[in-house]
Amino acid sequence: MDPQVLLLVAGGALLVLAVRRWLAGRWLRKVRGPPSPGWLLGHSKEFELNVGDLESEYVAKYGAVYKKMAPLGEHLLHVADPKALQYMLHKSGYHFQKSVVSRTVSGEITGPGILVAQNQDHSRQRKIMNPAFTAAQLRSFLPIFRSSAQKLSQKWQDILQNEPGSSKKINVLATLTRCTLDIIGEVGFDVQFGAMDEKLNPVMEAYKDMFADSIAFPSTFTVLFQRLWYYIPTPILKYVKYMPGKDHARFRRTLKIINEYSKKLIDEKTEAVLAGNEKKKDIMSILVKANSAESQKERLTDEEMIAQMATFLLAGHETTASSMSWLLWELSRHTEYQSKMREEIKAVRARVAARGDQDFSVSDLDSMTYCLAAQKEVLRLHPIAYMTERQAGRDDVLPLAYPITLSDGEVVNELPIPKGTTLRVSNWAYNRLPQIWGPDANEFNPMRFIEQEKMGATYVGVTSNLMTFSAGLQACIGWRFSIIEMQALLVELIEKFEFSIPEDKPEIIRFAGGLMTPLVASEMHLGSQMPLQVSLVQ
Ligand code: HEM
Repeated sequence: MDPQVLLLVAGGALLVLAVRRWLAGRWLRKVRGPPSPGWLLGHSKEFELNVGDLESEYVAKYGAVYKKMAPLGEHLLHVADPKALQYMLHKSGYHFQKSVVSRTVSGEITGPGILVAQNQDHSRQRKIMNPAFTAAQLRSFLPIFRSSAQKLSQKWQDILQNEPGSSKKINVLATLTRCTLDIIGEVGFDVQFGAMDEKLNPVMEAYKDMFADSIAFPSTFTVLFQRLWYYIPTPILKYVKYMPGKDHARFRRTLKIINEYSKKLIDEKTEAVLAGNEKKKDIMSILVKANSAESQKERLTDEEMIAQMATFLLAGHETTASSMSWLLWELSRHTEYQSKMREEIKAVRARVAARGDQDFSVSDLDSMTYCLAAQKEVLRLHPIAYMTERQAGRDDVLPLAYPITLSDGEVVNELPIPKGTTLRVSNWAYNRLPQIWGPDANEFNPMRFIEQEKMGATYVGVTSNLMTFSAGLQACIGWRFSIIEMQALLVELIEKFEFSIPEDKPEIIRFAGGLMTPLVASEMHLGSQMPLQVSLVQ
């Protein structure tokens, strides 16, 4: 073909593409949001001391769907609207995938596991993992949850020298993190990590403050470089993990330790299953068994199996420990509610003793209305995974429960978005929407879960209409695990101890370090902590 004609055809095609892209994005351009500080970095360097402060301000000003700017002039849609979330996460199947950045970073931390998988690959992995997370299976772990909780409470009783009325300031997050690591070790892999016994533990050392060390405060280079990931084909993006830089080095080091540890364990379990003598009921053993029953085509590869183990370690302990520490903090600020819970536990304890049992069953825990309500309320107010990212896989239209006003004054109850749009699922903002939770949405009020039967017309989330564990096909697989684990811990701790705010009233901030972790404002350099005054119950 004549080179001039070729040039003309190519130019025409590019023009058509540009016009199509411009037309597809015309609605998005009209969505309101805070003014961008600049084209190069957008809002990526916007700083908030406390997670959610700006998010709440923007949602109040612009609505449950608003826009921020990503680097290089790209739009970022923040979504807290229930109908839009239900559509994105439930109804549209896999059309809204985890974003390129979240999958690439998860891949660096865990390998090619469920946090990274997409489409059929994700559904294949999830199907094999599901048998380990059924309600019956997780309820059977209660005795392990309880004995770990009792071990934790013994540690604190020792610190308080078993003297009724004695009281000390304790960083509750530190012991809770060790406790939940021991739990995931035993329940997840049938391994005793001994973290509560202060044993040197390679797994604990590998994960310690990993997010705060690597993800918090990204450099300008990282921010810009990550934006370019959206234009790099996936097979090339895999090599990002070999880049220099403190975050990549930290991820490589962590994954190497976890992989070596996991491989040995999985090999032992696989051998036992193949020999037909695997009776263990830990999550990994169930997973190995479920995997060996699958066809060769569907089966998880060795690399994927190892990645699931890294995923459970990563997702399965700090999450619950942080949530528990927020729970004890709120109860320290609301001691009258804490007393109500103690009374409730006492009454159920009497019932358990009367029937001749040693400890609470799952139904006993489920009958503790005040305790359950406090747990739900804290999961609502303090969703430690406060934001997740998705990317539109096709041109789409988001339905809205709460209409928004565009920059030209038009009010719309649906929003067309072009393929490739990055959307931020705002678990934080959804959990605090006054339209759903009422005018006291920002207050700690567990009674809302007792007095109100149903909140909001459109239900999202996996439990109690909360977005804390996300929703739909890629929602947290471990939500029930966490809920039972927290119940077991909470009941033990409230039965034995009273919690209050220490006399020096440390200012606790919600730090955005991958997860929302508590930090003391005057001691940020010490990393995550939650100091509370702990006393033995009189
Ligand atoms: C309070 C505790 C927890 C919270 C708040 C939490 C929250 C979440 C959230 C929001 C997601 C969705 C992430 C996304 O969409 O990008 C998620 C996914 C996941 N969580 Fe949790 N999680 C918790 C505990 C656990 C536990 C205990 C386990 C395992 C034992 C676990 C395993 C997972 C896994 C495997 C996924 C990926 C699911 C998939 O992609 O299909 N989580 N979690």
